[in-house]
Amino acid sequence: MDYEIFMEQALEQARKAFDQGQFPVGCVIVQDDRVIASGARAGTSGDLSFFSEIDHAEIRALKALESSDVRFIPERAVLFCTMEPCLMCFAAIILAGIRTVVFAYEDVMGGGTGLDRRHLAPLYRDAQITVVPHVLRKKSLDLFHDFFNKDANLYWKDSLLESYTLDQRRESGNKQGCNSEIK
Ligand SMILES: Nc1ccnc(=O)[nH]1
Repeated sequence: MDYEIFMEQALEQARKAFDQGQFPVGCVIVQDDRVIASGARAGTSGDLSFFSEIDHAEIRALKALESSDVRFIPERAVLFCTMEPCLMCFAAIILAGIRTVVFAYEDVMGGGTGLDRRHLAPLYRDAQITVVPHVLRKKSLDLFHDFFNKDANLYWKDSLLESYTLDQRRESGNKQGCNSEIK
């Protein structure tokens, strides 16, 4: 499977979120080389005093499976997300029975995929799940950089994620100066 083709489609969802002032995360669920559900982050725009921590792109894509015209067969599905899934989403993905997760940009502040699952209940502990990081990472990083650079966007402003993202962009800018192969 060509991971970059499907990650591009997840990035389209992330751009859709970005254009609406939302935290720029997008997700697609692929089965047998075809996108059967997608989701874009919601609940984070403007100066809401309350941001939704339920409306993550991954949860919205999992929800969208309900109205997909393709029958969902989890063992044949791959989930693509432009940011590493958080704990909530990683648990939901495991519960859904999906066995492969591909993401673009690591979530150093709230990522859930590095969790040591050995002490969790059997359903989580025994899940066989493969995580593929950093597919089209730079494209996703650039979107987060642009998000944090806009004064109107308040979600996770002045956070570890913001400072890490601005740092990473500076670093990748430097690297690109001497290595044109970096994406
Ligand atoms: N992985 C994610 C982090 C934050 N928000 C999302 O929708 N997804």
